[in-house]
Formats: sequence, C-alpha cells, structure tokens
Amino acid sequence: MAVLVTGGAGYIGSHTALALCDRGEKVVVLDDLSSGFDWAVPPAAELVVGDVSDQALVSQLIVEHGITEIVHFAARILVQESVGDPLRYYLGNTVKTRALLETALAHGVTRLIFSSTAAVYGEAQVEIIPEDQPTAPINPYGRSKLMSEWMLADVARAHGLAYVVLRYFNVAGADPAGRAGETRRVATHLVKVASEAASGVRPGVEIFGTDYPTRDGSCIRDYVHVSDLASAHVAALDHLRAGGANLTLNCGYGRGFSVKEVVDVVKRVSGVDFPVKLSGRRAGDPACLVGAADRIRTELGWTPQLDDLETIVRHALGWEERLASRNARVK
Ligand SMILES: NC(=O)c1ccc[n+]([C@@H]2O[C@H](COP(=O)([O-])OP(=O)(O)OC[C@H]3O[C@@H](n4cnc5c(N)ncnc54)[C@H](O)[C@@H]3O)[C@@H](O)[C@H]2O)c1
Ligand SMILES: O=c1ccn([C@@H]2O[C@H](COP(=O)(O)OP(=O)(O)O[C@H]3O[C@H](CO)[C@@H](O)[C@H](O)[C@H]3O)[C@@H](O)[C@H]2O)c(=O)[nH]1
Repeated sequence: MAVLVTGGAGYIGSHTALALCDRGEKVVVLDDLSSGFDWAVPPAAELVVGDVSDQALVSQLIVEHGITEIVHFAARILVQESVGDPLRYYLGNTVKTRALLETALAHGVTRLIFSSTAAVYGEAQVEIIPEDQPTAPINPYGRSKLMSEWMLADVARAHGLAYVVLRYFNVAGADPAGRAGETRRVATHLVKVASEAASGVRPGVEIFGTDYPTRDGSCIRDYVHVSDLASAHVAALDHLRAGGANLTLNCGYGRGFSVKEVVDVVKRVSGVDFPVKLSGRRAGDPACLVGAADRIRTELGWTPQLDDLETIVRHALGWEERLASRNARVK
C-alpha cells in the first residue's frame, strides 16, 4: 500500500509528502521537476521523475508500488501566466488530469485528493465564500481547475471514484521544523516575494493595484499555513479510507489580509523596512478571496495549528535564511 503524490517536489506537495512520511505512510512522488526540486522531496519518499500524463509510466508505478491513493498536486499555478498562455494551463491542469484519472481507473485506484483553488469562485459576491457559492472563475487558471473538478464529479458518478477536492486559498509559510519551504526559480507569491525583499534577495516589493473596492484599495486574500494545509490532506486521506463521502471543501482560515497589511507584517516581523512601490493591477486578480472555513472542520475534523499571519511570515522568513545558507553551500 502506497500513496502516489504528484507534484511532490513542489511547494505544497513536498510538505504533504513530509506529513505523510512523518506518520509512516509509504510515499511515491511523481514530478517532472518543471517547477519543483529533487532535493525538496523528503528522504523517506521515493522520487520518480516523469509526467503525470505518461500513462505507461504511471501504470508501472501503480502496479510496482501497490498505489492505493493519489494526491494530485502537479499543475501550473500562476494566475497571470494563465491569462497570457491559457492553452498551457488547459493542457497542464485539465488534459493531464484527465490522463491521470484514466490511468488510475484502469488500475482500480479509486481514491483521489485533488488540489483545487479559490480561483474557481472568481470575483466574490460575498465577503466570506462558502463552498456552495456559484463558481465563476475569471481567469484560465481557475477555469482549468474547475473543469477538473467537474471531471472528478462525473467520473465519480460513472465509475465510483472517491474523491476530496480541496480548494486552497493562498498558501504561505514553511515547515515549522525548517525541513521544507517555498522555493521558486522566480517568486511571484506575495508572502514569498516580501520575505525575499526582507532577506535582501530582491530590492523591494511592488503592490499590484491600489484601487480595488477593499478597505485599503489592495487585494484581500486568506493566507493559510502550508503545514496546516498538509494536515488537511492527511485528514482527507483518512476520510476516504474510512469510506467517507465525496467532498469539495475550502481550505482557508476564513479571514482576509490586504496586500498592504501582509507587507506591513513582513516588515514588522523581519525588522527590515524594504522599499515598496505602488503599481497598477496585475491581470486576472480578483479583489477579495476569503473562504468560509467551517465545513472542512466539521467534515474532516481538521484543526489548524498555525492560523496566525505572524507565524506564517516567521516561518517563511526562516526558510529564506535556510535557502541563503544552502545556496552559499551549493556555490
Ligand atoms: N500555492 C498556492 O497558493 C496554491 C493555491 C491554490 C491551489 N494551489 C494548487 O496546489 C498545487 C500545488 O501548488 P504549489 O504551490 O505546490 O506549486 P509548485 O509549482 O511548487 O508544485 C507543482 C509541482 O508539480 C510539478 N509538475 C507540474 N506539472 C507536472 C506534470 N505534468 N507532471 C509531473 N509533475 C508536474 C512541478 O514540477 C512542481 O514540483 C497546484 O495544483 C496548485 O494549482 C496552489
Ligand atoms: O509581488 C507581488 C505579488 C503579489 N501581489 C498581490 O498579492 C495578492 C496575492 O497574490 P499571489 O501571492 O501571487 O497569489 P494569487 O494570485 O492570489 O494566487 C495564489 O493563490 C490562489 C488561491 O487564492 C491560487 O489558486 C494560486 O495558484 C496561487 O498562485 C494579489 O492581489 C497580487 O496582485 C502583489 O501586490 N505583489
């Protein structure tokens, strides 16, 4: 019995692989390393380098390792990039998910956890978004993920697939023990970017958009600690193994911070007053995304341990320090 973690060399996948290994699960990571790093895979997991749509490879992995569940993270993840190159997103996120599903079903793997996103909601009509809010994504990234959600629901009805869809809000922070964190060839996520600025890796932070209809004109997001998110996946796996119902759940804390507030917290926690430039809006960004957070607690018994922006930022800054010493060693 083993769990296949696609995208497990990436940010959220590597933290979830760690959480699974920590409790003694056998973990096989499948990752093409297009945005992930081989060294990010926990030592206790096995890394196979390849593409999730390579059906011969995935078939071989399922049979060889006795895969019983798939946690599917592998995807392209950037909203702005999806606006400029939509077909890349429909291929990477929708078409390849279809191929993976087909392979899984062909081998009788019928339990799957899927990384979806708050981007499926689009421009929120309510301050706190419940799961039954109509989906109306405003960018190709969100649409590519929503199509995958629909595929899962259809396949569940037709072939008995059991799934949990987790709609993550904005993921940030790093493993509290410093074993993993967010590593990017080019960082774009706000907490990561601001942590890099505080660490001197970049000159400063640009705030994209100050004319949104929010309390200070900058966008509002629900920032969730990556290790809490990892534990939500473990809880989802237990739910499926116990024969639980198919679920689509928000994964956030139910409270939002503006871009300006996040930047201020990073400055305060780091003690570094890095330069900030006010700029125009970035393509594809909704004004506000904050998720109702009660259903996942009720359904999965998920109890976040790290719901605190300062803690998230402290862990993100700690990871930057580790990366700096690691890069110094590698050079
Ligand atoms: N980071 C966030 O804030 C956030 C929020 C909502 C949803 N998500 C979703 O969570 C998942 C993971 O995001 P992340 O931030 O860890 O991204 P990431 O880029 O760090 O990780 C994705 C991993 O998937 C791998 N990958 C991509 N395409 C692949 C393919 N075809 N075959 C094999 N491996 C492939 C990449 O090399 C990378 O290691 C994604 O599905 C993303 O859409 C992320
Ligand atoms: O240098 C920066 C980076 C970001 N932002 C703003 O900060 C907010 C958050 O942006 P970012 O951290 O890039 O995350 P999102 O674009 O909200 O997208 C993330 O969060 C979504 C869920 O809400 C996921 O679906 C996506 O995969 C993930 O990239 C947005 O308003 C950005 O315009 C800035 O102002 N300056």
